[in-house]
Amino acid sequence: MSQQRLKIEVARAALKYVEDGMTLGVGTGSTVNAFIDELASSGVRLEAAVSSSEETTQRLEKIGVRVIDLNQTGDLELYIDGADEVDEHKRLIKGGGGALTREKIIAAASRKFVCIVDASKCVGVLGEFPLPIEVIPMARAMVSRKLVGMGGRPELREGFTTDNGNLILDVRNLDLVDPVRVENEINQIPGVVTCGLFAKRGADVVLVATENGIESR
Ligand SMILES: O=C(CO)[C@H](O)[C@H](O)COP(=O)(O)O
Repeated sequence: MSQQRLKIEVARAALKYVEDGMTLGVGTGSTVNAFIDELASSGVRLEAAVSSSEETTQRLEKIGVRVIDLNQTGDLELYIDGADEVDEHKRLIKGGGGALTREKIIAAASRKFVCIVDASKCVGVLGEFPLPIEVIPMARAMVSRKLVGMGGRPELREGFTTDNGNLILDVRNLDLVDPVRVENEINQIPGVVTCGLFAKRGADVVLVATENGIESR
């Protein structure tokens, strides 16, 4: 099965968590785009959505979903998003699409986070995928030095600015055997807006599309 087909299958599986009248948190990326396409043809009528990126907002509005600001609503019942890596404890690396800050905010505001991935995203230990970190521009060099001090190899994502006007450092070579500790440590560096580790607040449910069907973790 093609990777795109797997994304469509897992996107469809996520629909069973979505109910009429919900205000839904919606992430960013190609798997989420497949989810939005499936939502469009599902007949489900959302009350509204809270979106994690400009791209997702445009796609949601195109299918007739009203997108509201998180400040206009209380906690969300459900958040649907993809990930770049998932471990067996449902801890994640996110931010490949650069939307990690809004994604982390919406995850924190949601009672249930359903993460949708294909099997290629599942790993034993996080860290094969370079860890995205959103950084305030004036702190770029200083944060990079601190990350080097932690054993990392940061690289500026060239030509990319986040929806919040910041930069992304993609960091290789960090030891992520204890991702909660590393998430805490990186969050302490002044100038770091968000670290792409979703370890303290990982997913509640991970739906994995495999060649043999959907696995729920
Ligand atoms: O964190 C993300 C965006 O910031 C995405 O969830 C992640 O990059 C996965 O994207 P895709 O579904 O395209 O593989």
